[in-house]
Amino acid sequence: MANYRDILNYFRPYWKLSIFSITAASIYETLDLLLPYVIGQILNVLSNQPLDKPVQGIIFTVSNFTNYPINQTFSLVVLLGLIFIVTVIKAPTQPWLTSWFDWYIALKARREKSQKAIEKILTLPLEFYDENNPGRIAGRVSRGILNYTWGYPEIAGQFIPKIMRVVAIFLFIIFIEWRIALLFLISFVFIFSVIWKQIQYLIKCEVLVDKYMENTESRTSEIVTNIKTVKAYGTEFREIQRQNKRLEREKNVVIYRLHKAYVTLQTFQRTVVQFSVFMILGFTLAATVNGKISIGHFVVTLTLSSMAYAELEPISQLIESCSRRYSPIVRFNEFLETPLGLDGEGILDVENQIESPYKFTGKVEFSHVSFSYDSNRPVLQDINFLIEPYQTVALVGKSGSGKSTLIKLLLRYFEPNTGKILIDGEDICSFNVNKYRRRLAIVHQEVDIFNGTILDNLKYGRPDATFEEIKEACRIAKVNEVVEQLSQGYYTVVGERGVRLSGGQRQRLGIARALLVEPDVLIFDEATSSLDYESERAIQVAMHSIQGTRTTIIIAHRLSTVREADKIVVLDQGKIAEVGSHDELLRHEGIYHRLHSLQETGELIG
Ligand SMILES: Nc1ncnc2c1ncn2[C@@H]1O[C@H](COP(=O)(O)OP(=O)(O)OP(=O)(O)O)[C@@H](O)[C@H]1O
Repeated sequence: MANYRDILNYFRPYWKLSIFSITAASIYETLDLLLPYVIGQILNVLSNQPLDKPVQGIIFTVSNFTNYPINQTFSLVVLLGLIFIVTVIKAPTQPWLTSWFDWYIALKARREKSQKAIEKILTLPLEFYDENNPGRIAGRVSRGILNYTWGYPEIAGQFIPKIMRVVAIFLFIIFIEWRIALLFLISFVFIFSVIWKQIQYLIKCEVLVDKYMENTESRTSEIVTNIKTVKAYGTEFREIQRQNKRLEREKNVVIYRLHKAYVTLQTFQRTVVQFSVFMILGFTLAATVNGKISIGHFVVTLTLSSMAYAELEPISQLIESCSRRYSPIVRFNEFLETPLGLDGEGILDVENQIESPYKFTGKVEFSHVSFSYDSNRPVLQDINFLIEPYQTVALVGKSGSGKSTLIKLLLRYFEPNTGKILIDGEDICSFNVNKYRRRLAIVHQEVDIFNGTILDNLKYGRPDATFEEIKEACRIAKVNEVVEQLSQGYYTVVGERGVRLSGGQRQRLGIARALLVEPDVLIFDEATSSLDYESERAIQVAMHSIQGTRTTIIIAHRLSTVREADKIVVLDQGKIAEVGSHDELLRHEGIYHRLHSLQETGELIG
């Protein structure tokens, strides 16, 4: 669980600059106090009351320096000069020495945090994305970064300097009359202790609200992703009701717990502040009447203490704001601390990005491989089979028999519990995962299309591919004609803001994209029943032309695709039930034969 220390770490790379800007801001805040003080001294000059020793010292020094005799006018001119220094000269320098640095640090840190978030998104294991939907992740990241960015100027540029100002006021008042300072101190300690207690409660509420908000966002994102299903089932109204319930729950916590607590806090604060100011007025007046302090000090004490109490509200608002920011920041830090998967380490190392030195013949062997996602239920048990280089092997079996899991192991998304997977005789775990994966290519059932031109999408795995190579890959994948018929050909924009492609077209584009990286092992997760006959046929022809050029593994849902495979591996409940060619397995009259008969009569196996 992330905590305050993780948040403080945010300042670490910039601690020197931070200390500089915080000190500068604190000095400027304190300089403001000189104005009422000097005005108090002016009143003393005008009412012929003695000036404070430090002020007398300044006037004396200036008099010596300029050779002017000290009189009322001279004293007033020196005091006016002091006011000029603390007001007019301070004004143009303050923003550069304070807020410029605050934002400089905040914006630099935002960039760094954003980069960390992107790195995390790219290196987290696939299973993380099975458990967390995009809306939840995006919401957590964006709120975390936003609160980090805005939090710094609030703390460094406002909160700490304001606290320093209050401390300086307290010291000023001690200098004038310690008993008034004591009263001032007691009231502040009392007010702050109540604020602190209330803030603890507010933080708890904020954490709850943040969690509720994340749940709502997550469902909204799911609705957007699954909108076709929502519409097809006509569940729009139910979804609205469900989201309304969530929003209502959120609102109730926000209004009746959070907002109420904030308003209660304000009510308390204002009442106690007014009472304290009144008490200070009474004490100061009594001290003046008794001749303990001058009229100038009476005005200064009253003005300074009003200034201090006036800071209370912004300070507590800043505490409130920081408490609001705390939860999203903590949740963002937790996201950044999510452990990487087995494959996460070194994914972003620069040396792994150079052209992969691996080159396999494509001999793949599964040797006594067993695997389970959780310890209770074995998903694959003692899998043994060999794929010779350039062979085409089909994985067949009922849904849930473990075909995709086998491929996930080959791609090293997970590691076998026991046994090994070998490529060209070497355990795949001995390779650098990044470079290893780049020798394999997979065409999923749902081919991801990025927003951009068809050309961009084709070149995704190999940006330096020549146009000729791209056209050739498209020709083999039987997608060249489709592309050429589009008005802008290869430069047609597809994806979110472009032309929509059919499932079959996307799959063929996916095959061309995979071919372009010239993989040693090509994996093809065949689409189930979503393709029309023509697309299916085109894909089969494409597959046929690839056959024999590289090791190819097909997760087959339609047995028509696997007829020509060199080897068919039939999985049943995580075990290999049969291995052989199409004809051999038909003769065997086992599971494959039964699945084949079912498909002949129009039923699917997937
Ligand atoms: N990420 C996961 N966590 C836990 N269990 C999983 C996970 N992925 C799959 N399984 C389980 O493992 C078993 C095998 O699933 P797998 O996806 O490998 O089967 P499949 O043969 O590819 O099925 P299909 O043809 O429907 O895609 C199933 O029982 C499934 O519920």
